[in-house]
Amino acid sequence: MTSTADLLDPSSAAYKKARRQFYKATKNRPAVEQDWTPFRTAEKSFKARFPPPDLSGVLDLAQLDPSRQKEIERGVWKGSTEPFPYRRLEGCERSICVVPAVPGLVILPSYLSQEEQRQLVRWSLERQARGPNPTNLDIHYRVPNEGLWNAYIHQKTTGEEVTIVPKALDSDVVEEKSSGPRQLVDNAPASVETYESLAQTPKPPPAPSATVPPSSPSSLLYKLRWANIGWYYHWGTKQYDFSHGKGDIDRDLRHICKSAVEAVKWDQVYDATEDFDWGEDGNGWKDWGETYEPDAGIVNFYQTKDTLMAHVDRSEVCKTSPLVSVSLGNAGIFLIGGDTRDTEPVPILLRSGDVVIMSGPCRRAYHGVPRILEGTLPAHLKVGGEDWAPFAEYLETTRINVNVRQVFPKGFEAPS
Ligand SMILES: O=C(O)CCC(=O)C(=O)O
Ligand SMILES: [Fe+2]
Repeated sequence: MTSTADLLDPSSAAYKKARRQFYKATKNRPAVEQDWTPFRTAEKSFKARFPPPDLSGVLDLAQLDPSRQKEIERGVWKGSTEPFPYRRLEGCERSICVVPAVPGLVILPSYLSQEEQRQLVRWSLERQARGPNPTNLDIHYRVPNEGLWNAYIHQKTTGEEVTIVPKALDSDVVEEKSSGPRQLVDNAPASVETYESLAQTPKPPPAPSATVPPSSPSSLLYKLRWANIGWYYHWGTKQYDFSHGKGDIDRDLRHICKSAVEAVKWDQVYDATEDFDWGEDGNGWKDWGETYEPDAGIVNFYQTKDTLMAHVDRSEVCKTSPLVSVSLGNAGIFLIGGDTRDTEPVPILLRSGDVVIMSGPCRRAYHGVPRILEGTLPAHLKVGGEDWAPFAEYLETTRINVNVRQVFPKGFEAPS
């Protein structure tokens, strides 16, 4: 197998082969299209298999942490410790950084311990990616009650054949064959005023695909893409579906999010943005000690070729309260810009255990993940206790992101 180091070395045979293939495939195509926005141009450059992306402009704060040097060396991919201006908050117990170009963005590198990372990986697969929490696979398959991961482990340990059948086999409605590109849903930003109309928008269940074949847990595992946390998110309308009631937020996850928000000295984050209008979110950061309460989110599962395109998370009624995002497994490149795709985004290398908080002015900024960096799984996730082996094997090609939001102001009573 070709190693990451070979692919990054212009004198290696693997690099030269990739270059030949690239020139053949792109003979008449310009490297940058005229009509690409700055965000799109950045996405394209990090996504590219050839030339391998240049990470010298990517902020990589783990490099400042002496305990992570081995992890970085082994993973080969490296960013920079000074690609663009950023500032370290003073007097915090943890290393916490802000980027002046993206007000409200906070980075907490190495926030989770190795043990906390393993626990959160376990929780994501064993307990969150299963009923009653919807996952992307539930739309198309009758996933057993125990959830996909537990079915997979069951099959692995007993050798029993398990087949997961498509829902379309006994469903009255199936997905229509789509022609042309996927329809984009442009959802209205949520707010207290629009709550009523959001609640009344019909939210039909998504139709199962008529073409997916019966599959084994071990093959479906690599197609797991997301699991819902808390309030149910309806992908068809990009709105929360309040009719299902409020899903639980795991106690430990809530604690991680709340303690990350408490660890930040917000007066320093917001000292240069005094004139920001917090709108219906009142005093903003000054009240987060009392008002911040995570109530929804998503676990994203990425395989190394997956990407997450530029988007804004604007379905939450709370427009400014912290969104806490935890990275696990392989590293990824996170881009975050401004109100439109015309703002050039800053690239940040997120490694396992790093936490990012999007708050205030950048809570509705465009962001995305154009690249998962293959081969960057840290050693502490390759080995663990006795039953860690299946997690290690799955993580070898995976990045997990736990993305937690606040939909409603604390104490908000939905009008009935
Ligand atoms: O994977 C990430 O780091 C970001 C995920 C994200 O933006 C989302 O789930 O909305
Ligand atoms: Fe997002």
